[in-house]
Amino acid sequence: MDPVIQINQVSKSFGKKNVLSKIDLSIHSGQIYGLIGPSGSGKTTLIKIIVGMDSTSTGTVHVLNTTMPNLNILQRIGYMAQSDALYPELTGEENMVFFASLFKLKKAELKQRIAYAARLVDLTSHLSKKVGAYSGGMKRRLSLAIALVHNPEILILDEPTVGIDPELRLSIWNELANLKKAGKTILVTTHVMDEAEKCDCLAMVRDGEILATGSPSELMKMYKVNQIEAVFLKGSVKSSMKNQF
Ligand SMILES: Nc1ncnc2c1ncn2[C@@H]1O[C@H](COP(=O)(O)OP(=O)(O)OP(=O)(O)O)[C@@H](O)[C@H]1O
Repeated sequence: MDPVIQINQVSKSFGKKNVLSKIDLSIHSGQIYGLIGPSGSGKTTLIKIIVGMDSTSTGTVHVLNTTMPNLNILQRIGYMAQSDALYPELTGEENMVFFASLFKLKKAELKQRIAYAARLVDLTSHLSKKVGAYSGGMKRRLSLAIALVHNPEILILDEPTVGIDPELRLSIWNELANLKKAGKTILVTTHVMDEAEKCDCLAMVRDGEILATGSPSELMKMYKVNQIEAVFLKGSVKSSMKNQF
């Protein structure tokens, strides 16, 4: 089966600054795929290119066999950005209705999807409050609910659990596992190592390059360590680890 997300030789520069260099990545249906790497390594830039919010300098991105950027494919992607883009003057529910209205949902389905997504992130009892009065964690949770509301086939989540307490984080990851079982493909960036361990496959990003890819256990074997945090730290050491593998 063709990969759901296929990235070929993608490079990106901002002015003279080279942020991504010749990235190749294949993400298959039903995978939870994690991007890990130090701050500033290029994870968000790569994600923005995948969803079509940014262009490549060179190289191509295909999502569901379609060259990106492509507006029609956005119907099939749930994207949660690193910073919340919400309307503070609207309530949580109004925000969800607004974003859901960008997609073709029937009224009954919309109601049911909003209820499901709000329940998932534990915001049901806060839906009638204005978002301006939400805490940072509540805003993250609402952004996640919005990414899910139109029942997309692909979820692309940029640090989805920042500012969310451990209990809710666990329940969100349990739900991501359920979504995966239901056949969804999930791409996630994280700095949280126990989340990285829950991914089927990880790509270690460093200085705009992919140092290594593999399952968490493959990466631990590759780096000869027994914790994924040690993989992350080894990958963060500024040396050309890439040459060693
Ligand atoms: N629009 C832009 N103009 C210029 N430089 C940019 C722009 N967007 C990102 N960068 C630079 O690209 C590099 C990669 O940034 P990016 O946000 O992709 O990293 P990241 O791995 O997602 O970091 P973090 O984990 O902190 O979110 C950084 O040096 C950043 O300053």
